[in-house]
Amino acid sequence: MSTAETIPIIDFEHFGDGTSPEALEICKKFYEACRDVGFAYLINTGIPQEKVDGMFEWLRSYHCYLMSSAKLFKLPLEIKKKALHPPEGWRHRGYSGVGVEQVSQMVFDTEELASIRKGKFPDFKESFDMGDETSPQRPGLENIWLPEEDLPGFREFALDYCETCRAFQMARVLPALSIGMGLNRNFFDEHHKSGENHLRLLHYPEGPAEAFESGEKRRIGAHTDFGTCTILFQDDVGGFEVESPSQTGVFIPAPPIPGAAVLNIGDFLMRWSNDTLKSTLHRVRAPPRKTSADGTTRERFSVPYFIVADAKTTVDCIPGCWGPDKPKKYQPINAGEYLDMRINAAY
Ligand SMILES: O=C(O)CCC(=O)C(=O)O
Ligand SMILES: [Fe+2]
Repeated sequence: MSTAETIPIIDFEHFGDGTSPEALEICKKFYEACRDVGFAYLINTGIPQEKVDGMFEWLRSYHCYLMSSAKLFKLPLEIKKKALHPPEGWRHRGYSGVGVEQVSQMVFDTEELASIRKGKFPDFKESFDMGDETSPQRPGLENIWLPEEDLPGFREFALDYCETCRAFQMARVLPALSIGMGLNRNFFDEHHKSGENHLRLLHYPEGPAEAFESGEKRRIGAHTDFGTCTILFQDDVGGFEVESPSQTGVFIPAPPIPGAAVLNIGDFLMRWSNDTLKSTLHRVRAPPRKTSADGTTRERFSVPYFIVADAKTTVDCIPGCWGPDKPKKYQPINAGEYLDMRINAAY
């Protein structure tokens, strides 16, 4: 099965306010993709391409014939460390250097986590994590910024980018999911009031191709996302893979499509829907070596925006998703506690 058949492309252009017959068709297709694959490419999201391109510009160095300036990940380590991520995993804000974080999938035992870290090389990536500041931040989750003079304008740009993604979430993503599931279009709104979403800026440095091929280095291990759903933009390097809907343990490429975001369902929607919607495993590998390559795997940048339910929310099976012939598969959980538990396991 080719990727094009496996991960549907959903066009939001004619979504409008979500009430027209065309909009209802979009909701239906979106829902089916989330149910059958857990992933969809989204086009015409309304997130301006200049903002997405601008976000990537902030991550790399900038060169033109008159000047060259270091952007976020190209700054010297001592500067990046001025915004260092706190030692507690759940306080997921600020800069984490290469090798600090190791993503795992539902392993919470301290000894087992330590042996995963010992046995394998941690994810070969560095990241900068931040949240929306339009509503009060959860104590302990306040943003950690670089001093303005070290990257002037970055904070303002990144916060505006978050707001743009949040507007897409509230106007289109959550209504389309609710309508597709046969719920009131505002069903999920009350659980996403405080905007505790999380923007993650990721840099996977370059390295010798053999190190990636032998498994000595890896980019990000297979995992599901913890929250409601994720909107991801990736650069043109490739390497992103999604577990096949029909074959457990088999991963298929989800290559970048210019202008498209990748949306995936996270654990909250899987639990809310009693497994009707899929929180699918995904990972990032080094892209296949090109014949002309000089033995170096290109660096890669990506920007996931995690839509998460408010920390106080109880995530429990939605009425209609369970009954005598379909018992509840999951116990109710507190959203904040679940997120903290999963993120703590990565640090
Ligand atoms: O880098 C990517 O493209 C995906 C990252 C990812 O899956 C994550 O951070 O949860
Ligand atoms: Fe992910």
